[in-house]
Amino acid sequence: MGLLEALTMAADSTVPTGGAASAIPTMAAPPQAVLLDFFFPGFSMFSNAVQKYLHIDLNLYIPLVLLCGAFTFIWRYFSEYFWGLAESHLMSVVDIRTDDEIYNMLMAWVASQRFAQGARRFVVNTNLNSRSWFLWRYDDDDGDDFGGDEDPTATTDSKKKKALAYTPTFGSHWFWYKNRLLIFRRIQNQQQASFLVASEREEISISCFGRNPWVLKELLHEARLAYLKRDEAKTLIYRGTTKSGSTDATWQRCMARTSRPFSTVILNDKVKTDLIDDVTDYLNPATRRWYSNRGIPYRRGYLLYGPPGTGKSSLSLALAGFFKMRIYIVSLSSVSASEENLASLFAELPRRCVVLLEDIDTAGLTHTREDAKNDTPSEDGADADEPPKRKVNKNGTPAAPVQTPPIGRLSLSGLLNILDGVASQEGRVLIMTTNHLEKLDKALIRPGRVDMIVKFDRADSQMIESIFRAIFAPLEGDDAPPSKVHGEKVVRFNPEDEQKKANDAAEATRKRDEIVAKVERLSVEFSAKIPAHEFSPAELQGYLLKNKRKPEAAVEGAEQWVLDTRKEKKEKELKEAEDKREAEEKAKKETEETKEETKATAEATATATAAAATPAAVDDKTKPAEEDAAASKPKLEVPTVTIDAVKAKDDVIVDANSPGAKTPGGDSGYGSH
Ligand SMILES: Nc1ncnc2c1ncn2[C@@H]1O[C@H](COP(=O)(O)OP(=O)(O)OP(=O)(O)O)[C@@H](O)[C@H]1O
Repeated sequence: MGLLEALTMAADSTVPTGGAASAIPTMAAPPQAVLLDFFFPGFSMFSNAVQKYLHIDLNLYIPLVLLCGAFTFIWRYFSEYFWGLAESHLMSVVDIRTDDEIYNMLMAWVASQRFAQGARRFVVNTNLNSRSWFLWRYDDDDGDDFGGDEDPTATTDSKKKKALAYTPTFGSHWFWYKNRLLIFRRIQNQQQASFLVASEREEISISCFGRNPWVLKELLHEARLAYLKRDEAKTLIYRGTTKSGSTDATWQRCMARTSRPFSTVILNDKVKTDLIDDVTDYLNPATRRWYSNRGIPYRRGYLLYGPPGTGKSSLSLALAGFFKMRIYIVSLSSVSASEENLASLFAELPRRCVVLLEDIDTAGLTHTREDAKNDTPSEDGADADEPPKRKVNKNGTPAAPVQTPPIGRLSLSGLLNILDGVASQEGRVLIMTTNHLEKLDKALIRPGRVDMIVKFDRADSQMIESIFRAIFAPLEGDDAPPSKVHGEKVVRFNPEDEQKKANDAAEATRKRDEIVAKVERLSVEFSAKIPAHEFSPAELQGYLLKNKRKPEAAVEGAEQWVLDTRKEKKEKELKEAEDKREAEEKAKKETEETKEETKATAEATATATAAAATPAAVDDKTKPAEEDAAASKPKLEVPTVTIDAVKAKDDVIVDANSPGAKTPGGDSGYGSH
C-alpha cells in the first residue's frame, strides 16, 4: 500500500463525513496536536497514519522534539552572543574594504594558500580583483598569476591568462598562519545597493585570537609585498578619469605594462644620461632633506616638447619603469580636465610617482576664462588672472589662433595653483608634454615648475638608422624555444645531446652575427633613402612594422613610401583646410541667422509694447482710420496676436484683484491662455 493511500485512509478514519459527528475527533484531539496542526497543517493526519501502520505514537516524541528545538535555539543564541563577546574582547579583527587595492592584494594571497585551494566549496575566478571599476585591471599585458591551476586544454600562450583562482566561498574558514589560528570570513552583504555586483557586496575580514593584531598586520604586509613583487618588472599606468554617472575624478588603474627599457627610446645619449642623472639625484633621500632644510618645495618638473609621435610619452613611461614608479597620466585636452577634477586628482597622488600632464598647450591654458566669456582671445594667449607683466607677448610672434574653451574648463591660473598648491604632493616627478612650446605661458615653464626642457624632433639620419636597427636586429628572446608542454617527459643528461646543443648554440651565434651585420648595412641604405627631419619616429616605425620580417623589402619600398606619405599628408592637409573653411562658413551663417532672429523678436516686442500703450495715450478722436480697419481684420498676424495676449494678460491681473470679475477661459478661471 502506498503512503498516499495510507494517508487518505487515515484521514478518512479521523474525519467522518457526518455533520455534528465531525466535531468529535477534533474535540478529542490533545491540545498539543491542535497546536501542531496549526503550525504544521496535516500533522495529526500524518501522526495517525504513522500510529496506525507503524505503531509509533508520535505524540510521545513531541516534547523531545520541542526540547531539541529549544536547545538548538538557545545554543545558537548564546553561541552568537558569546562569540560576539569573545570577538570584541579577546580577538583582533581586520576588515578589508572591497573598493581599496588591499582587497586585490589579500585575495591574491588567499588564493595561493592551501586552505583556499583545499576548500570544498569555493569561488572560482579568472580575475581576482575587485569589481569596483577603478581597481579593475582589464588590460594587463600578462594575466595574473595567482598560483591557481592552469587549464590543461589551453594553449601555451594563453595558459597564464586562463589561470583559475580558487578562493573560499561565503562563510568562515579557519587556517594556520605563523603558528596562529586565524579565521578568514567572507560575508555577502544583502543590504547594500542591489545594483552592485556580487564581489562589491561582499565583506571580508580576518581575525585572530588575542588582543594584539601583529599577526594580521604581518599577513597583510606579506600579501602586499607578494602583490607588488608580481608588478616589479612592470610599469603601472593610472589614468585620470571621471566615474561614469558622476562628476568625481579619480585615478583608474588601466594597465601594467612590462617596463620599457630606456635604450629602446631613441634620443640623444647625452640628453638621456642627463635626464636619468637629474631624476636619480632628485629621488635621493638626501636631496629631500636638502630641500626641506632650505625651505624649498621638493618638486621637480620636466617639459618634453616636439611634434607628435617623436617619443615624449615613450620616454615618460621608460622613466617611470626605470625608477620603478607608478605613472599617473592626465590629458589636459580631455573633457574631464576641469580645475576641480584636476585638484582632486592631484590630492590623491601618492608620495613617490611620475605625473604625466599631456597636451599642456590645450585651449584652456593659452586662453583665459575671461576671454572665453567675452570670446576675445588675449593678445598673447596669457591668462587674465595673471599679473599684467605676464600678458606681454613672450616671443614677439603673434599667438596662434586658439580655440575657445568651454566655461569652467581649466585655466592657466587654475593649473598653476594646482601645481604649486597645497594639494600637490611633494616628491613627485612632474612631466609635461606639448606639441607647441611657443604657445605656453612663461609662468608655466618657469624654473621651479619646469627644471629641464627636452626637445624632441623628427628623425635625423642617425635616428632613422637606430629605428631600423631597433626593429630588425635580433634580440634576446625573439625566437625563444617553445616552453615545455604540459606532461612532457624530463630529458636525462646525455653527452651527445650536450655536444649537439653546443654546436647549435655556436651556429645560432654565427647566424645572429651575420644578421646583425646585414641589418647594419641595410639601416645605412634605408637612412639614405629617407629625408632627414621630415618624418617622426612613429611614422617610420609604422612603416617598418608593416615589413617587420622583411628588412630588404622595407629598404626597397622606402622611396615609394616617402612619396606616398607625402601625397597622403598633402591630401589630408587640403581636406582639413576644406573642412575648417566649411565649418567656419557654417558657423558664420548660423551667427547671422541668430542675429536676424534676435532682431525680429526685438522688433515684434517693441511693436507689441507700443500697441499696448496706445489706447491710454491716444485720444479717441485722434485714432487713425487705419487702426479701425486693422481691428476689423481677422487676428491672425503675429504682432496682433501678441497685442491681444498682452491685453488679455493685463485683464487677468486686474480681474484677479476685483472679486466677482470673470477671467478669460470661462467661468472657472482655470485653464491655458
Ligand atoms: N624617439 C623614439 N624612440 C623610440 N620609439 C619612438 C620614438 N618616438 C616615437 N616612437 C614610437 O612611436 C610611437 C608613438 O610615440 P609616443 O607616443 O611616445 O609619441 P609622442 O611624442 O608622445 O606623441 P604625441 O605628442 O602624439 O603624444 C610609440 O610606439 C613609440 O615606440
